[in-house]
Amino acid sequence: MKIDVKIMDARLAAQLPAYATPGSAGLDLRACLDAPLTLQPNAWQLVPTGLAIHLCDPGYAGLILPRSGLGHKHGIVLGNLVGLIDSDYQGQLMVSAWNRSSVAFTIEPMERLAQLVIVPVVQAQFQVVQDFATETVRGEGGYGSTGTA
Ligand SMILES: O=c1ccn([C@H]2C[C@H](O)[C@@H](COP(=O)(O)OP(=O)(O)OP(=O)(O)O)O2)c(=O)[nH]1
Ligand SMILES: [Mg+2]
Repeated sequence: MKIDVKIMDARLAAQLPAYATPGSAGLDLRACLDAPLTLQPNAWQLVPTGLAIHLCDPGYAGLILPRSGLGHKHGIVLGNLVGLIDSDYQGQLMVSAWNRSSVAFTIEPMERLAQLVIVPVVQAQFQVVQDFATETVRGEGGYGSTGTA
């Protein structure tokens, strides 16, 4: 699949967006900062990535996810938990970097901060009904209704 991308930070010209390995699902997004950014415990800040994409087709969306290493080892995750990129969004991809740890963390300029995954999406058409056409085994049961073992 081909996606139009705008490079909004000259430093990315040497590091064009590319998947790290042939099997990578996520494309690493870099922190396009002018200077190191220290996030105090529980602080968060919007970080530009230097990239804008236009997915164009409503059958796709982008998800911005944390990088596992940063999240697990340093508590650097996302202020919005997951970023959703609409197919009609044409602005710069932004990462809400949140330090959920109890230790300050410094993000270095151009460090890989988060990752972008392109996923298929179904835009459903909703039809209002009084009752669903078929009754399922689960029915209205949820939230542990199948037991704990
Ligand atoms: O981590 C993120 C999340 C969103 N966006 C951009 C792309 C997305 O298409 C747009 C709007 O995001 P969303 O719909 O999640 O936010 P909202 O608060 O509902 O804003 P809006 O009223 O603009 O839809 O912001 C990012 O750059 N990074
Ligand atoms: Mg929205």
